[in-house]
Amino acid sequence: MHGHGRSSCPLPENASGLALFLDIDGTLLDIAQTPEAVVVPPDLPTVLKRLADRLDGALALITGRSIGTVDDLFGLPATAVSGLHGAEWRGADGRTATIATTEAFELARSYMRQQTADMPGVIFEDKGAAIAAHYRLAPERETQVRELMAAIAGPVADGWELQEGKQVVELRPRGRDKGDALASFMREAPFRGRRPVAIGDDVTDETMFAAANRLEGLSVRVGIDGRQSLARGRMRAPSDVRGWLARISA
Ligand SMILES: O=P(O)(O)OC[C@H]1O[C@H](O[C@H]2O[C@H](CO)[C@@H](O)[C@H](O)[C@H]2O)[C@H](O)[C@@H](O)[C@@H]1O
Ligand SMILES: [Mg+2]
Repeated sequence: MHGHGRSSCPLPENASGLALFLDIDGTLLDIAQTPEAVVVPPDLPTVLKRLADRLDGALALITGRSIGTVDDLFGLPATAVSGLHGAEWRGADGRTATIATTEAFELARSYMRQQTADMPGVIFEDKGAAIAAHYRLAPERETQVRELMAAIAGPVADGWELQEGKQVVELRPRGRDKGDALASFMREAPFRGRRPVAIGDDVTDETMFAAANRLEGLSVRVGIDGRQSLARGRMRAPSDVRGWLARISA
């Protein structure tokens, strides 16, 4: 990896031959106090679109958000996406795969919605086939949130599992992770034959880093908190990622 002396960016300054796999929260977007408070910089969708065009479509967003929310945020319905940490899928050709919920999951969702309504500061996020309980605004409730989520996970354990994140506990579909999503994209045009670059910030991105490493690609973790990671490079903050994307898209 090299940075051409312009910054500490551990990535090439030319997009040629790359396939990009980009996490959203904490990577493309700065972390905000709530899921709905994130700010998409006005030029970011244009940069992503220009870059996807330059890469013949070999750019995918791989996120814990649902695909519907990704489209609401970025307005790029032709872009490849994997949502819900690898469970949902939209290929570069527009094919989609979604997850059907079960009665047990629906019960768990409404129970958690009710419980969090009485927990000031705890934000309940309904993502369709996944739910999240955020305690960023009420850190004193972390234990309570963890215990509740663990309790509701039991009855739906066949198809869903708990997922740790940044001041959040999620119940998300079991079976496919972000690494599986990256590997699936890489088996298909327009990704096949390119060098994967995975950029993420959180524990859920570790499988994506491992997959990129296995395919002799590049893996970069955003954040300099010293946490162990399989990523082979580091970037300081989402603004650095956005700066790099803007440069290689120009
Ligand atoms: O895989 P990602 O694209 O990084 O998504 C991971 C989760 O991100 C969101 O939660 C996180 O970001 C919020 C906004 O900055 C923040 O308020 C929250 O504390 C973070 O945990 C999103 O709400 C989740 O659904 C995603 O799974
Ligand atoms: Mg993230």
